[in-house]
Formats: sequence, structure tokens, C-alpha cells
Amino acid sequence: HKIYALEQQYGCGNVVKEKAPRWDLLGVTKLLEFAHHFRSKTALEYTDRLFKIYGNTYMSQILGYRIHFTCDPTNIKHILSTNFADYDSSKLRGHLFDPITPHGIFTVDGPDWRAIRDQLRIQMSNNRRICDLAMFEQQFQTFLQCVPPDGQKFDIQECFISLAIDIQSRFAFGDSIDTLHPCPSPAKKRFAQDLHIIKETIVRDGFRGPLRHLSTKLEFQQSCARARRFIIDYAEREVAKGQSQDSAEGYYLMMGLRDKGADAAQLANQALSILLANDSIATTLSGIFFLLSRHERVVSKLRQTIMEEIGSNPPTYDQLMKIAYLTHVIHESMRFFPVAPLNARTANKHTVLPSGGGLDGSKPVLIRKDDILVFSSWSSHRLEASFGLDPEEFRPERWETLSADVAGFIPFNKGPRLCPGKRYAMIFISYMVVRLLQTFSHVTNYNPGPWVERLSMTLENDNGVLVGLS
Ligand code: HEM
Repeated sequence: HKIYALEQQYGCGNVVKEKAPRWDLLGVTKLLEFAHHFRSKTALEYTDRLFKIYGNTYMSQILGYRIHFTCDPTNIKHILSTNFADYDSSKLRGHLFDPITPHGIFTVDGPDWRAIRDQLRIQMSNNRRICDLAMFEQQFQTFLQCVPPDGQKFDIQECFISLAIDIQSRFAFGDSIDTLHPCPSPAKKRFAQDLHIIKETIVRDGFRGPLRHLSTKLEFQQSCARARRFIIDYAEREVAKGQSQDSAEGYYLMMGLRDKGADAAQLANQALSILLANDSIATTLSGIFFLLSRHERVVSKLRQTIMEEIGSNPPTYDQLMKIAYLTHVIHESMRFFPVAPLNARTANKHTVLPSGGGLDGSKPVLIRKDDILVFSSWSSHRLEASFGLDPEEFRPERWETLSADVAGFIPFNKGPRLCPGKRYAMIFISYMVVRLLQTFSHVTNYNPGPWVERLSMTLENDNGVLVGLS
């Protein structure tokens, strides 16, 4: 009765349903098809093709679940902002993250999430305090040691992945994991390996759905236990220090949280959540350099802008904030390679999406409690209606007339669950791009083929990002 009343109230129309064989009432073929594309590294291309066939919002059935796929900016805004309270994140991923961050920000919704989020918001509110440019410079100098001389080929993605974990561990608990270092301590090396196993398992199990129960989890559980112990040791030492006397050691998250009275378990969960989110920086920097290596014009223009506005000295915070073309290059790269190209929520009550229903898709669509909504930023970032007629072109200049708030552009998500590290990440990424282009004037492309998706915790290029810097 409630469903009928809701449909009448909003004038809902039927949503297009993806075709499936008649006998397949549960949607087993769809699951197998999706798993096949995940394995073949064509999941993004496949979902994008389906939007072109069925429209920007359609429904599929997988193992009995009703799954609505959308890349419609109005619907995405509705899910993430306007009707945020009707959708949960934890139901789909809570069980995946629980062994490593029980009560972490990724595993909870509602008031529990709000409390953790508030704790983090207070810490992240002063961007100048948390962006330690002297530390960024140290990390940059260490990074330079990975770059072979004379423009020789190397995998910059692999180096950015190491850089990201080093910078995020400094940010989270005040100590680098030293993955860029030639000889990290055995404990740090083990921790980095454990984090890798944990992320790979979470992603693989997320895509396998109920089929995840078929595989053994021993290695995953052992990695979670070791990684937690490693971080809890840092957290306990931090709590034992008591209140900080001065800020000589520079800001890091555990210190900030401890000063606000958080206990060791809270410190550990927040730090681990940050480390699980760390690949985003690597994905973004790798995407930027993949694209720069194919667009010499953009490299020259960006380098010239940097040299004119900053010169060759390390940039200040204010200088980084001012270079519009740098921001345009970063936005355009994030449009191409969003870190979370496919994301999902579940409806916690009967509700409606504003569009996708009826013959022309303009009517609202009924969403039932427990329906799954998959939203694709991969596809919404490629809509002509939002980005112009050449969405497959890498053209940073399009941002001269576009705002970062343009509908459907969600590299950092939107709404209450907007990435809390957004401003920090933008400064760090800007810093690295500026320093690299101050140091090198050419980015040579050694990648023979196109970008091949690798859906890890974020999006990577399966072939690495092979470039030369000279
Ligand atoms: C270019 C870099 C980054 C990008 C593109 C990015 C993007 C995102 C996106 C899309 C989400 C939403 C995930 C979801 O709801 O499913 C997210 C969440 C989050 N990000 Fe980032 N992120 C970046 C860097 C960072 C950094 C540097 C930090 C921490 C210092 C961070 C911390 C977080 C946390 C804690 C969440 C969970 C927020 C919540 O659920 O309330 N991110 N990020």
C-alpha cells in the first residue's frame, strides 16, 4: 500500500529493465556477465555501453536483488545530497571492511557515521595546518630517487602508489611506511604487504557478492590481524604521550585526535581508514601523468604557467591555490579517471529517484527498501550534456567555462559524504605536479596501448603508467 501511495504521490513511471533470458528469473546470467567483464578488465566499458543501450537509468536483477544503474546527474545528486538520508553505504561494504576497521568511517551509517565524521572534520578543518609543505618537499626529494636519468622508461604509477602510502602514513600516524626507501624495516614492509592484501580482498569480494563465501579468508584475516596490531601499537604509544606540549613535530592525525581526547581504538580506526583511502592520490597522479605523456601541448603550457607564476623554487600554499591552469589539468584528469568509477548505496526505505521513469525517462522512479543503486562517475564524467561534444578528448581548457560543481562531476563524491581529504589531496597533488614540472620539461609516453582498467580500491592502469621524465 505504501509503495502504491508513493508511486501516485510522485507520478512515478516504469524504469527500463535490462534484458535477460526468460528462464533466468533470479539474474544469475547478469552476475556471471559482470564477473566476466571484471576479470577481462572491461567492466567500465561494459556498464557504459549499457547506459547507451538502455538510457542513463535502468534496472537489472542480480541474484534476486533489484539493482538500479544510473549515470544521470540529477539522480546522482539526489542519492548523494538531496535525499542522502534515504541511502546507506555500510550495508554493501560494512562486512568487507569490518575485519580491518570495525566502526571505521567506511563501515557505518547514521549517527555512528556522523560521530566519526565530526571527529575527522574538526581535524581536517584547517588545511594550512595539516598541509606540511616541508614534509611534502622531503617526500618529493625521496620520490626523485625513483626517476631514472635521461628520460628512461619507468612505471610512475608504481612510484606514486608508494609515495601515496608514505605520505598518508605520515599524515595518519606521524611516521612514513618508507615504501619508497630502498630498505624499509621488516615490520613496515610487512605492513605495506598486508595493506595490499587487505585492499585486494575487499575489492574482489565486493565484486563477487555472495560468491565471496566460496573462497577461504585465512590470508586476509591474518593480514587484518597483523595490520591492526601494527597500527594499535602506534595508537597506544600516542595515547601514552598525553597532551602535546608544542607542535614542533608537525601535525598528524593521531596527535590531533589524541589532543581531543580520542582513545587508542578510535585513533587506530581513523588512521586505518585513511590508509585504506590512500590509493586515491596515486590514482589521480598516475592519471595526470598518463594523460600528460600523450599531450605535449598541455605539458608545455602547464610548465610555462608554473615557471611564470612560481619560478623554480618550491611553491608556497598561496601560489598553489592560484594557478588556474593547474587546477584545470587536475580536474580534467579526474574527469577521465575518477578514483571511484562505480559506487553503490542501498535504500533504507521506500523512496523515489527524480528521473529515469516513463517512456522518455523524465518521470520519477520508485525505489524499494533494500534496492541497490549503482552510480557510475565513469559514465557521468563522459556525458556530452555536461562536458561538451568532445568528452573523450583530454582538454583542460574546457574548465575555463565549467565549474567544479558541474552536475555529475563527482571525483570526491558530493554531499555529506564528500571526501574529507579533498582540500588536502588537491594541495598535495598540485605540489607534486608543480615540483615535477619545475624539474622536468618532457614527459615521454612509453605505454604502447590505451588505458586498461584495473578496479582495485581505486582505479589503476593494469599496464602501469610507463613514462620517461627529462
Ligand atoms: C585525489 C585524492 C582523493 C580522491 C579523488 C578521493 C575521493 C573520495 C571519494 C570519491 C570518496 C567517497 C567514497 C564513497 O562514498 O564511497 C572519498 C571518501 C573518503 N575519503 Fe577521499 N579521496 C582522495 C583523497 C583522500 C585523502 C588524502 C584522504 C585523507 C587524508 C581521504 C579520506 C577519505 C575518507 C575518510 C572518506 C570517507 C568519507 C565518508 O564516508 O564520510 N581521501 N574520497
